[in-house]
Amino acid sequence: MKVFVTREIPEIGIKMMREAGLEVTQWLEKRDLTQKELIAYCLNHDALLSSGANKIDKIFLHKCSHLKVIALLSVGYDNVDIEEAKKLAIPIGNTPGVLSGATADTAFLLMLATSRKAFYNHKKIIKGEWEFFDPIVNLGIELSNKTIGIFGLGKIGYVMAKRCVGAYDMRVIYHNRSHNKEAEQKLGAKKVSFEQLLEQSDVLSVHTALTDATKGIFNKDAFTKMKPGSIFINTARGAIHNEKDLIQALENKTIWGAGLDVTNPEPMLPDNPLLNMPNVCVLPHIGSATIEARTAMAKLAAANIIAGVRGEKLPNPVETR
Ligand SMILES: NC(=O)C1=CN([C@@H]2O[C@H](COP(=O)(O)OP(=O)(O)OC[C@H]3O[C@@H](n4cnc5c(N)ncnc54)[C@H](O)[C@@H]3O)[C@@H](O)[C@H]2O)C=CC1
Ligand SMILES: O=C(O)C(=O)CO
Repeated sequence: MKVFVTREIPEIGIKMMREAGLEVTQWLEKRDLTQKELIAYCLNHDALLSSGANKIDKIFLHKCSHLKVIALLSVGYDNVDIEEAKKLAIPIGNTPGVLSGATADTAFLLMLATSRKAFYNHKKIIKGEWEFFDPIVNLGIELSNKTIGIFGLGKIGYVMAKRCVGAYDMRVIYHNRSHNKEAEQKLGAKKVSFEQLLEQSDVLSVHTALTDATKGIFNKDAFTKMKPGSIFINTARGAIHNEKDLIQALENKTIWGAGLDVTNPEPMLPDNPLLNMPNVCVLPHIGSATIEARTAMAKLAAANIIAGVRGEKLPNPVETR
């Protein structure tokens, strides 16, 4: 059995698959494969371990319906047509849980950095523009006892909420499709409507999947309902916010600041106005980029591949909720 891997991944994953008797081919170039290239490789393989933004759409799935399993090196699966994969009986696996701490840390980092204009001031030092102490310049906002609003209180959202309570005694409100009993009991979190989340959050952090329901949900209308002193954080997917509306909301001071690990498109172009705003911090989608998380993700993905090629139930099948 042959597995195609679309990126260099932590060696442990490759080792596990080879020890299970699989022949592994890795794409080592530092660019995403085109769909044509991906299909061509997959036609000669039995399984696909996909990292990055490769579109696993209807066209791909029909051309590669022989695949015994597709394992994603991510928890997000918005690049995959899950319904079509189900119809074709191709099992799809992902890597939930093991990256929740790392991704929540990134959201927390962005929240804190944005609240103190950290990236902007760092850039000024590099440009030789160190500003002398001025009592009314460069003022940030403090987070203690403020309200953190979580949009999508699943695995990552829960860890972010926990960090915010532990570090700053923040009050937690959340909007989710269902109640999160653990967050309610342990963190005193309160489930609110989407409108209330917008109106009451001092920091609003996005942790849902990108779906038809969440695409562009943070638009002009939503930003207008947020507090003027609030911070918008997105570590989920860039298409959940409308970038033009976000820029306008920041320029008009409808909201105070924004921290983004995800943009639309990725990569963000260097002339994007967001990159020059004092109250904005942007990272290049490094949410899960820790040694620990990526190692665990490689292990989960490899375990999904091994089970899939053997015709066994995947240990971590994508669960659409
Ligand atoms: N920046 C990065 O590197 C990373 C980004 N992510 C993104 O974070 C997302 C969340 O990951 P997890 O917390 O593991 O997923 P999860 O499935 O545990 O949590 C998502 C939560 O959002 C809720 N939800 C979904 N649609 C909703 C809607 N329309 N309205 C309200 N709530 C809704 C779900 O009920 C669930 O509780 C992933 O889908 C992925 O896109 C994940 C890992 C790393
Ligand atoms: O897991 C995901 O969904 C990511 O975006 C990268 O880890």
